[in-house]
Amino acid sequence: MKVHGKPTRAVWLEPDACAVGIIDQTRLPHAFVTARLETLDEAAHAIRAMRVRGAPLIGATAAYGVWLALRADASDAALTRALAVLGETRPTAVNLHWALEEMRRVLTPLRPVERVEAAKRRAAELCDEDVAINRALGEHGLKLLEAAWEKKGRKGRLEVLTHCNAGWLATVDFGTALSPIYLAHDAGLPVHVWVDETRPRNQGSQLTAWELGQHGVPHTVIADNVGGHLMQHGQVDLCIVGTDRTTAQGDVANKIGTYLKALAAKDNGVPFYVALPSPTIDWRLRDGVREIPIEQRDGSELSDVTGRLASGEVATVRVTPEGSPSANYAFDVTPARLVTALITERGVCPASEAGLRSLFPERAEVRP
Ligand SMILES: CSC[C@H]1O[C@H](OP(=O)(O)O)[C@H](O)[C@@H]1O
Repeated sequence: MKVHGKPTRAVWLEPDACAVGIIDQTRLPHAFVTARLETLDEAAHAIRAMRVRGAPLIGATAAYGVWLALRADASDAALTRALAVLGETRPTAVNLHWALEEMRRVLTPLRPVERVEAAKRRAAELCDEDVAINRALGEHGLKLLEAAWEKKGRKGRLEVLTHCNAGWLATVDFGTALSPIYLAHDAGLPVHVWVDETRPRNQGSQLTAWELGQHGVPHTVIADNVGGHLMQHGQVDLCIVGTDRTTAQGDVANKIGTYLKALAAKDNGVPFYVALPSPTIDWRLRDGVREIPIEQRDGSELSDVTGRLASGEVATVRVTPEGSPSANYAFDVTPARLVTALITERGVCPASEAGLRSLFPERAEVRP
């Protein structure tokens, strides 16, 4: 997407071809800061510390992280170590593990001298594939938004609620849940977005709000607990969220709080859509609540809040009592029964094994 009028991706190969460029998302919205990753450890830290985050972007950055590692040492041992170090950065987003498996598949058979160029090429391909997937997903999602606007009689605004950040900052470009919203806005549809702040890392209030503001999409930041009230009072026409891992039967892991939004949507008859690029499908799993690993992060992300003082200085303050521990679960799982439909790059389908098979018949026979 454009930042200050310049087309920008969330990760890129630096012009000197010696490093990977990223937007340091821990600095947004108060500062737009880019950074160079030059080593495996810098790439791993960027993912772990959420300087880059979002399932597709984590996968793309990890793929480039393998390239950075092989630039220093392209031996079998170095490749094995790179895959292990990057694989341990975050557990829930399956895109990380899918991208690393893809790099393993491509690089293992090669001679070390061939691996560096092959790794750079495959990482770049994965980035371009992500962008193409997100564009296609956006087109399919746009049809749902247009249908909702027609159903509403084309009156007022199309009120969409989203949780966390599944915009272009969560991917290489265009985003997943926000992709149809951008297309709808650009097509002149009067869409308005209720942006869940998404405690504790505030990906909604700090990243989604920033993205939508940059693109001129009307939006309102709300506390995480407001969505149910808005749905009860007819102020939400549909919900659309991203996902970090969706099982073969349509159970959806996404940022903590998504499940509660889906319950409120079900109770109020509000359509609840999940933007699902196919690399985020884990075909090996079925029961998401039981099988998807849920990341637990440091409690300081809950007890401390970072923001800008009146002086303009950015500071971090503690908001909980010194003696109170914090539990920081980063994801939850929304059972397929609460999902109205899955929006993929191949079309929209029910959140079910049959639904996913209908769009991905080549995966029908994949079993653990
Ligand atoms: C398009 S994936 C976006 C997905 O990733 C976010 O998690 P995190 O910010 O912790 O990486 C969140 O679950 C979003 O829905």
